[in-house]
Amino acid sequence: MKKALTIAGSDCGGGAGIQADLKTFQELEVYGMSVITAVTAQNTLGVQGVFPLGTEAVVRQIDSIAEDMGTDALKTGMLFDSAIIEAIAEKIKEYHWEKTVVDPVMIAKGGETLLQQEAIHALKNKLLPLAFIVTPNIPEAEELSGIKIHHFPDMKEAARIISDSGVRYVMIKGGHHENSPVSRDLLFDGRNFYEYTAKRFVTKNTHGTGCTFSSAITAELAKGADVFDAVATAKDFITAAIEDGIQIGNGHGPTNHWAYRKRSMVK
Ligand SMILES: Nc1ncnc2c1ncn2[C@@H]1O[C@H](COP(=O)(O)OP(=O)(O)OP(=O)(O)O)[C@@H](O)[C@H]1O
Ligand SMILES: Cc1ncc(COP(=O)(O)O)c(N)n1
Repeated sequence: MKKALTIAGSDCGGGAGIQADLKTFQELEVYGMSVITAVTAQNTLGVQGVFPLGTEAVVRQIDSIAEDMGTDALKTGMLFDSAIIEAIAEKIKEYHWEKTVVDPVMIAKGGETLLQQEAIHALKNKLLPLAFIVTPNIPEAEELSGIKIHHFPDMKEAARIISDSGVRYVMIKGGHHENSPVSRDLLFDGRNFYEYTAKRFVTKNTHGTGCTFSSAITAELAKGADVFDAVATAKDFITAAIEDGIQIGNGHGPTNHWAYRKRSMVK
């Protein structure tokens, strides 16, 4: 069985972070492993507390996995600060991990900080040069590129700038374009642009969409898919999960990780 690793924060509410990643790995039939960078107290209403674990705890978890089990692909999510990012970058180099998906998680839906401002430099200069693909949403792409994104052509310009960091593929997610009838994502391979478009659903149950999307890409890469097929499957997976979103809690409910497999069983 192929293996996938997530290095991210814990969301006790189960909709985002490590919990969303492991559910996605399971649904896409890869063996899931996790390295926790921070514990959050969180629910559908927002983030009530952030408790980082520190670099030693992160490094020891990575070593435990690498020295025994290894992984076929990995993703990073909430990394909290530059010390954790630098430690992870060293380990990715040491273990020659090539299929690294970086979801540059910065701010939660409710506006709470999940990545310290001082860490953005390390993310760009230490982690992105080692990454296979980076999956920013629009505000994250603005932060990484230094330009404002108002329209689709701006996404292309941002992708070009981010690509200069050395990352192989840049996938900018269009989920934050709320007045559009479609959710239109853009992949850039350093030369050409590829669009992934699906229906956009009007729903407040979108907690964990970014985490789920990047872990679906990771699972498919672990199984040997090329980047284009991995992104296409991840897009189908997240679209189904949003369409069948779950009404749990009083705020932004989670997506439904079971929806994609349920549909393929019905077909
Ligand atoms: N309402 C929606 N309907 C359909 N697809 C959506 C919707 N919102 C987001 N998506 C898709 O979900 C995926 C994740 O994108 P999004 O921009 O939401 O990530 P994110 O901002 O990192 O997540 P979050 O907003 O939860 O932090 C993308 O493929 C995006 O196009
Ligand atoms: C621990 C943790 N990690 C990431 C997110 C962002 O979630 P999303 O997938 O919605 O961008 C979150 N809210 N909590």
